[in-house]
Amino acid sequence: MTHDTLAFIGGGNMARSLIGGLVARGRPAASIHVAEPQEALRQALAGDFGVQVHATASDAARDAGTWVLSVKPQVMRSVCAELAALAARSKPLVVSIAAGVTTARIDQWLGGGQAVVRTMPNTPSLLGAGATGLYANPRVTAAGRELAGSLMSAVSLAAWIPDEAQMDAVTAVSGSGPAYVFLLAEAMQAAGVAQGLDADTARDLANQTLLGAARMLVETGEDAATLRKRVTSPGGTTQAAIESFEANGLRRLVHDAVAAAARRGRELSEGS
Ligand SMILES: NC(=O)c1ccc[n+]([C@@H]2O[C@H](COP(=O)([O-])OP(=O)(O)OC[C@H]3O[C@@H](n4cnc5c(N)ncnc54)[C@H](O)[C@@H]3O)[C@@H](O)[C@H]2O)c1
Ligand code: PRO
Repeated sequence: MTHDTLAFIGGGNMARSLIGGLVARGRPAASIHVAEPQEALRQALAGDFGVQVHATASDAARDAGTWVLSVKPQVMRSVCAELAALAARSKPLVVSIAAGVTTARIDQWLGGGQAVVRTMPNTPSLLGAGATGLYANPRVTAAGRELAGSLMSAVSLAAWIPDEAQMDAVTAVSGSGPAYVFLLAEAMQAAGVAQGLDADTARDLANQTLLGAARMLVETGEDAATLRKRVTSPGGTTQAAIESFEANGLRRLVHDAVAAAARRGRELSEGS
């Protein structure tokens, strides 16, 4: 067994983004095994990326030194139960990507004594542009941290989080965050159409604007407020829009939405 072999347990949306990002960045597809009960998803993963696919978790995990648990939080307990005997024998590095499932729970469900890294990646990992928070339980060695960190760094910015309780905030900001941006894109496209643009033009202008603004945020080193002020001519069009956003409580809406996501993460922890 080697840490070079990875087993994804669950081959759904987030696993697909990580696998696609890893393979695109040079990880040999043959070193990636995926357990996925849905036949169509298995075929798609094998066809698109050349990874080894299996119908059961234990078949995928058997020869892998690192397991990436990528099932829904609600099925994590039964998946861990299925893998517990193998975990006791092979002592893998366990990397979970599940929202709201603590390292203590995963360790307990796997039978105890396991090195568990809880991570929260996001789907732009598919393009190597993800953002991931990571937290390691005390069983994880320096080599294990290095391994989990390099796995996520291959496809994303990787930020170690010192306090596991903060993982719910990470989930609420960056795990769920791409969906907030996609919602904004939908709204900007619809608003462009409402102002008379055809749908294709509205989509292209809105999407490229989001891409360009995101690149300015990460590439110029300037903070968001400074960049915003440079677009906002006094008495001009942007000021009219920003005043409308502020008057309608955009900041409070975002605050409340992120708080709701973090609260849901805590509920998942308590319910599991
Ligand atoms: N989608 C995201 O943007 C995102 C981001 C960060 C973290 N996550 C986390 O990733 C996990 C998966 O989310 P998703 O959105 O990819 O969900 P998903 O439903 O697309 O994928 C989960 C997959 O697990 C499979 N599965 C179910 N039982 C299984 C078993 N016993 N063995 C192996 N596979 C099994 C399902 O068939 C499904 O394809 C969740 O815990 C979620 O919190 C998701
Ligand atoms: N998708 C998962 C969810 O919605 C976790 C973060 C992104 O629960």
